[in-house]
Amino acid sequence: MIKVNELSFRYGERVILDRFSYSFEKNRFYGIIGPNGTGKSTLLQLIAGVLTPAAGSVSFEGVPLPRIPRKQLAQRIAVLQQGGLPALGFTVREVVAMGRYPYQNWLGSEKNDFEKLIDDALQLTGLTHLANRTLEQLSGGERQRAALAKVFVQQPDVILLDEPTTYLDIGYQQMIMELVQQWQREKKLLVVAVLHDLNAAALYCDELIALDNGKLLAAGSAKTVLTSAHIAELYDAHTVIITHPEQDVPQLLLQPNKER
Ligand SMILES: Nc1ncnc2c1ncn2[C@@H]1O[C@H](COP(=O)(O)OP(=O)(O)OP(=O)(O)O)[C@@H](O)[C@H]1O
Repeated sequence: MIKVNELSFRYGERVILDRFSYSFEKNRFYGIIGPNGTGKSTLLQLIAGVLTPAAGSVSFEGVPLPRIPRKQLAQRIAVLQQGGLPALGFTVREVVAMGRYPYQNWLGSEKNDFEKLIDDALQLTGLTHLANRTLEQLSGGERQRAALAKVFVQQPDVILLDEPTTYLDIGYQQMIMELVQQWQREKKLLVVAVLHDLNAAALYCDELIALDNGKLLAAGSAKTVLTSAHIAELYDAHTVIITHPEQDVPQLLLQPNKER
């Protein structure tokens, strides 16, 4: 569905992504993992067409991104960025309704009534009782859920998520990952999420992609990617990897390093 071919990107002289290639298929949930500053968000922004590559290309259903009109792209691809919500002052309902912008004409109206869609998204993300509160009256986790509700009402075919569980306690982390997975499967979407929580990535993603200094280190199932050797190479972290007792996926435990 989305093909990334020999993609390179630089900030000034600094190479951030180096000839990265990958094929992202419909009806699959991908997790991008890797250490801080390794180019994960940059890759997501290149896939969204927000950044322009120095070399290489991204195509969506066989069409290069620059040839797809912006509005059309916005109807098909939704992005949840870190701190991507509008300035404070808007209510939760108004923010969620902004997910419909790509479908509206210049008067700000659209043919179909989308109020029910907003109600459903608010309910799904547990925000119905907060619908009329403004953003500054919300906690970080509630704001994050509002951002996700906005993505849902956009009804995209592709969802790109940049660290969707930041600010969330484990209950809401689990809720968001399960909501995204459920939504992805029901609508047969392509989801690509940058994730720092490797255990959640192993549990909820169909495929993991490990980025190291802008290059592909490993990709495939969680069992293939989350090995002690890869974790040490990526993060310089000491871990013990066990198998989840019920899910047959790897789970990481930190191993205190007595030599440090
Ligand atoms: N606008 C910018 N100008 C210059 N350098 C930038 C800019 N944005 C990001 N960078 C640098 O590019 C590198 C890759 O950034 P990116 O945000 O893609 O990393 P990341 O893997 O998502 O990191 P993290 O896990 O910390 O969110 C970082 O070293 C960052 O400092």
